Amino acid sequence: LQVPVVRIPFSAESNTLVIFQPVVWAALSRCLPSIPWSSYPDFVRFSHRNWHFLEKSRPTERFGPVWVLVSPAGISLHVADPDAIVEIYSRWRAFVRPVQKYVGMGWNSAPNPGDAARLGYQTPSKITSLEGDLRALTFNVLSATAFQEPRDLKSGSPHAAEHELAATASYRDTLLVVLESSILLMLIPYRHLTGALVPKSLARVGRAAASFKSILMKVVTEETAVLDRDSSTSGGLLTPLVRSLKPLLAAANEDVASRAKRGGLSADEILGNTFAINFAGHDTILIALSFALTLLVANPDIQEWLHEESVAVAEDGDDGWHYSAFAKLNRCHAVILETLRLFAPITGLPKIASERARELQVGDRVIPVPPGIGVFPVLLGIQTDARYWGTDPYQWRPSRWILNPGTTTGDERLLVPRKGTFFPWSDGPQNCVGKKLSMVEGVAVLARLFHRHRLRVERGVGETDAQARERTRDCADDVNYNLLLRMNHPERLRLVCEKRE
Ligand code: HEM
Repeated sequence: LQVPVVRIPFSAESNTLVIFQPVVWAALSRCLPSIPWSSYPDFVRFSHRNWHFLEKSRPTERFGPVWVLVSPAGISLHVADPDAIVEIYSRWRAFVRPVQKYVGMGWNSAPNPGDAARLGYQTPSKITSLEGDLRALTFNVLSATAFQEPRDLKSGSPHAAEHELAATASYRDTLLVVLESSILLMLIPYRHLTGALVPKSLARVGRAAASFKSILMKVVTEETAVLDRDSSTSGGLLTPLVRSLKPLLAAANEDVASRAKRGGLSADEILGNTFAINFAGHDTILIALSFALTLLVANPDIQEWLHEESVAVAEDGDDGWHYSAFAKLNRCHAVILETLRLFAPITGLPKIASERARELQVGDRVIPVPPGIGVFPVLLGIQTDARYWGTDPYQWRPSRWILNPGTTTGDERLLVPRKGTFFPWSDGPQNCVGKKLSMVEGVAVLARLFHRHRLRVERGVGETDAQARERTRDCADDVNYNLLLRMNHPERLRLVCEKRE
């Protein structure tokens, strides 16, 4: 290929490495605490599961915009050139996903900013677990917007109020168990989680999945009836899935092969999709918000900056938040975007070259691409490249996203980065279907939270405010990649949410 080559003795995906690596690295950093990351040899550094975060744009500086990583798992072309990355994402039939993923879905609904933030901190309080609170918040948003409650569980139904409340609570409990156990349910079909010999905790998951399926079938029947009357109904995230199921219901006796050919979905496949949506859409936004709030705690001046904007945008108090506010909250956008630039929850977006790939243009070179090799747009590498992000690309500085920074927030505009230099939701036709939802949710939470509140970290014994903030910043930087980029010890921070006077 005539490009720089880095060889590593293990594949980063190897199960042994996944299990032993954290232990080995913890032991290494205890025994050799003063050895800087950059002095380890390449074969050690690039074997680390989290090398994307630890290396940032350094591999591009050392090897150029295209280089190869060779491991026992295969050869992977790493690309850090914006135009080449745009080409990889747009030629999605040539550069395909390495695993058979979930079916693509339409997406056209987004929550009202108020809906999301109403679920946030109501009163000044100590936050025992930021992640726990954010999990509750993101679950509520997802269940309220994506998995809408069945019609007869909503208020206004002819059922008695008490029965209605109980039914709604059980629907939400069921959904919570199903969503929380989505990985388990992807591995073990729920049918195998019943029976006398199954441990209680697993049987609970099996029961919840079975009950969720029957609720789902009810929704499907109702949605199908509504779609029959009015096909323009937008509904929640399930509606596109139901649309896909509709022809299937019409041809109930059709065999599996011809159904697959036509592209319809079975109820089990829809159930599978709901797990995929949770996996793709729940933890990602939770992680993004968790990093954003932690970084805001470390930077109280940026909390003030957000507060200024939120006061300017809020028209008439707490109840005056409408979807139209979303476009005006540039600083809130900036905080989410800047967080995703440095702490993208998904740092690895690998593709495999198909027969159609053959070659890739990188700058003025044409690189031959043999079928079967991995092709890896280096997300964090390019999102921290000084050529596109200025002289302080490793620094979390939301104001870099604001054009015309002024005294009045109304004059500010949001930066649109050059194509191929910012893609935390991936790019091209196969990008994330939840991009808009996650932006609306993130912006809504920030605007509502900092409108009336401040967040701070509790000081440790003998610690100054500045030291406590530095500890907070270090906590955000202490991360690892376990399916997604996560903080290692978020529980070490005790946060306090205070109401402004
Ligand atoms: C900050 C938040 C989020 C980030 C950074 C993110 C990022 C991503 C990325 C990188 C992909 C992979 C695309 C590919 O394979 O090329 C993806 C796919 C996906 N995301 Fe998100 N996502 C976020 C939030 C959400 C939300 C809120 C939802 C839904 C409620 C969602 C649903 C999905 C789904 C269903 C897919 C698979 C799309 C397909 O297969 O066509 N994501 N996301």
